[in-house]
Amino acid sequence: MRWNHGSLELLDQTKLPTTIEYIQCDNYQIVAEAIKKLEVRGAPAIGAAAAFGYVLGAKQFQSLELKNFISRLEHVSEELRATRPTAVNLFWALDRMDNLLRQHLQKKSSMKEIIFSLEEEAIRIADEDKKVNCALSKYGAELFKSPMNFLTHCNAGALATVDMGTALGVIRQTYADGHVKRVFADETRPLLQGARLTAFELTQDNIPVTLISDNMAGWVMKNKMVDAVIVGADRIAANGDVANKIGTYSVAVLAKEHHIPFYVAAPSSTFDFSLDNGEQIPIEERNKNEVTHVLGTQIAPLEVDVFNPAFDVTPHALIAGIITEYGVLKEDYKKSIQELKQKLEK
Ligand SMILES: CSC[C@@H](O)[C@@H](O)C(=O)COP(=O)(O)O
Repeated sequence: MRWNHGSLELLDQTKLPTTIEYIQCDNYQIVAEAIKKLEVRGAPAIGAAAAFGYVLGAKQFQSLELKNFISRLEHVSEELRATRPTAVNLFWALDRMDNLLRQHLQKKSSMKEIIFSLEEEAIRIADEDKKVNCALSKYGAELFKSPMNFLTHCNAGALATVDMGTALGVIRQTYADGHVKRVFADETRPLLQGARLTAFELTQDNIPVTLISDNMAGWVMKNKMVDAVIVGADRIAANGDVANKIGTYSVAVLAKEHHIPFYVAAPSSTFDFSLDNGEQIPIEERNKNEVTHVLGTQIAPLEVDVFNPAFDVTPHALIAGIITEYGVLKEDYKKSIQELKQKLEK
């Protein structure tokens, strides 16, 4: 994503890999729609996009009286929050924007100062994401000191973040260190983020990648073709349970059965310290069309009943480590996540 003097440019991820098309967001409504439609997707990316959406909203209403400006901006924040429920980075970024606004109101800052400062904060959120991903990628790469075959699910790459990626960031760094033999990318039904986006990113970077359909993961593991699994996350509870793209849980169970370490890579902004465990994570359910159709082509009777959860929760007991910008967290997750929280509060 690119912020160009008051306009947010998003690469339309629904069109990849066949078409490279950018969406110009000149108002917050376009950003909200882009998040809902998954034109921008991936937990850190939607957090940063929402922060820029907030700035666009502030600019749209700057001609109003301060009281009306504030109430419109509260509405902007609510609308952006209502776009997707699971990735906590969205709420984390909007909390930062709301808190900053509150501080300015206490200080009785001028409208100009408020808008300038909100824009700075959104830029900071985006810049921090790049740095954080580089840091966690380095920690992750230290885990893999000999040439490895990886498997990943969904897309936790540069497209899902501001840059570099989380799970793919670790893979990129490990590849740069000479320790990636091959990456197996699950296609990731229903919306094919693995086939369309992960396969795209890795081929662009010349990292050896083999695309498999989701139901092949077990067989690939059984045939000793995978040494480690690494995925991203949308929300991590205080006990280390991880919500990520639907299908992640199945991959984690398969990895356990085949004695393959299963890692999660995520920035600290993906932790929800307020939730004791993964059962409390809200799981988005999406339109049935996503399952009855593939890329617009109908593959099932339209009247069939469909269940379409966009995410699942992997219990912490299946996770070998959670790679963050502060290092790799391991069991006891409750303790290591509590320590992370304290570090962030300092
Ligand atoms: C670094 S992105 C991590 C997660 O957000 C990613 O794995 C994922 O599940 C994205 O889901 P999506 O529905 O495509 O937004």
